Amino acid sequence: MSKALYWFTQDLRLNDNEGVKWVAQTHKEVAFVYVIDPNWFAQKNYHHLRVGEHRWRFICQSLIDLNEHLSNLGHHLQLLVGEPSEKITEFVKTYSVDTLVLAHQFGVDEQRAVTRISKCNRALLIKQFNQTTLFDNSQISEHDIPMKSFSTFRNYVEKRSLVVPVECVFEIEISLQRVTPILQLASTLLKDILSEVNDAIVPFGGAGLGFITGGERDAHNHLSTYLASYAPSRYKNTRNDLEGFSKSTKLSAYLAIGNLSPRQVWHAVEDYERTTIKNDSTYWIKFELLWREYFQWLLKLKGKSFFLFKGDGRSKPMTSFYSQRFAAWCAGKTVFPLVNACMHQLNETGYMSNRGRQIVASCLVNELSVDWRYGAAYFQQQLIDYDVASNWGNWQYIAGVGVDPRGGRHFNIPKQAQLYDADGRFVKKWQGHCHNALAYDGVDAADWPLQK
Ligand SMILES: Cc1cc2nc3c(=O)[nH]c(=O)nc-3n(C[C@H](O)[C@H](O)[C@H](O)COP(=O)(O)OP(=O)(O)OC[C@H]3O[C@@H](n4cnc5c(N)ncnc54)[C@H](O)[C@@H]3O)c2cc1C
Repeated sequence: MSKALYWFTQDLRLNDNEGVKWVAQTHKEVAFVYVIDPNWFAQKNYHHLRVGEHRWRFICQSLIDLNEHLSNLGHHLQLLVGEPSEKITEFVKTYSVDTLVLAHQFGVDEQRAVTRISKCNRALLIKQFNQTTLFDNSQISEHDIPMKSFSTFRNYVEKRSLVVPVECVFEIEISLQRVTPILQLASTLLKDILSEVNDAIVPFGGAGLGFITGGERDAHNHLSTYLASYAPSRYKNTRNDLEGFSKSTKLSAYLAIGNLSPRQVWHAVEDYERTTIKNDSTYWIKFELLWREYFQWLLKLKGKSFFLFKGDGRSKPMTSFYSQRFAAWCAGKTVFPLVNACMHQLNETGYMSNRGRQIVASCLVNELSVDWRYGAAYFQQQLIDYDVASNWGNWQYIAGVGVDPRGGRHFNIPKQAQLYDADGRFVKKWQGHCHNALAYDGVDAADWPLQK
């Protein structure tokens, strides 16, 4: 085989990247590309963007870092802008590429794009590698793991001692020297294209607070700093706190974009257990990685129903779309100070703690009776760590439309405030007390706006 195209998607890294290793071992020439789809920035997802400002900043940082890494090895990252299947097909035809390599992605749109590419390029070999999950396709299908609930999944994995494959190790430098770039481009081109994209199609100017920086290097720095501390040994007691950088791992954004693989994190935690301390907290970090894993495979299994109003349920939830309630929730102007504070934190930083996410999601569905999909879409736009499986899976779980037979989750907001913000410091910091909070309904029974 001669010419390969490596399409980076949710695996913006070179280490623990089986696809890159395989290309380097099997091909003579390679091009590395990333596709920016202008549709990300159109308000087509329940009136929201698919990629918002926090995540876009994080993606750009990751692309620049990856390009620098590749440039040091005699290659570069090329940006294509347009509908992904069209852009990849065009590239394949223009440069007579025989093999397309990418990470296996479980999102419905992502799978459709690969199917379209395959239909348009019958002779093209498409190789996909499991590098966004802990387990391989073969492990999951061979064991036929039960997915009825997270507990059945976790029990199966733990009882059968399913082994998380070791990191894929290879000498990146030596491997990439064996292959030549299909195209020679200036390494500065990537930054030029990013700034053109920013001018032409990105609808926001600001970049939000730099809560963390994207890129493989920063991801490894963050992981090793975290694991050099005692924070992991206290994780179980602190992970639900609403605020505090070391209270939880803060690895989600790196995992979502693939600056780190879940396998790297899993094995790093096991190293910590061997060398520093092994306790309930270190187990619990792996437990949470299994939650992530569960949602990934559940999305693969469920496909489109992951996004349906009634999900897996028999009947539709008793919620609807109330524009004013939803707008108040998004802007953090509800009558619930704790919810407002969490939403202000999300809007400003792109991050919210897991407990915060559960509380605001429960509020939208249970207190405000709003269709959960609008909340999921707003999170998709705002979260720096948006991940299709974790986001839509958690929302389904809280709305009670997922596979879990126990129904939804309703959080008692005053009780949560008492438990997690007894001194009111979090609400004060994020200005949760809202003097112009919108009442539940801005319309009367006949749908006419209420006069103030
Ligand atoms: C409504 C809702 C939406 C969410 N949307 C996302 C999302 O888009 N992307 C995302 O990565 N997480 C999402 N989560 C899960 C969770 O809130 C975040 O992963 C977590 O808060 C990230 O912070 P951390 O890295 O410090 O997590 P930690 O507590 O340190 O957990 C370690 C890792 O485990 C994984 N993880 C932890 N909790 C969960 C969970 N409940 N479900 C799936 N994976 C988990 C994450 O990869 C995380 O980085 C959502 C949760 C809720 C309730």
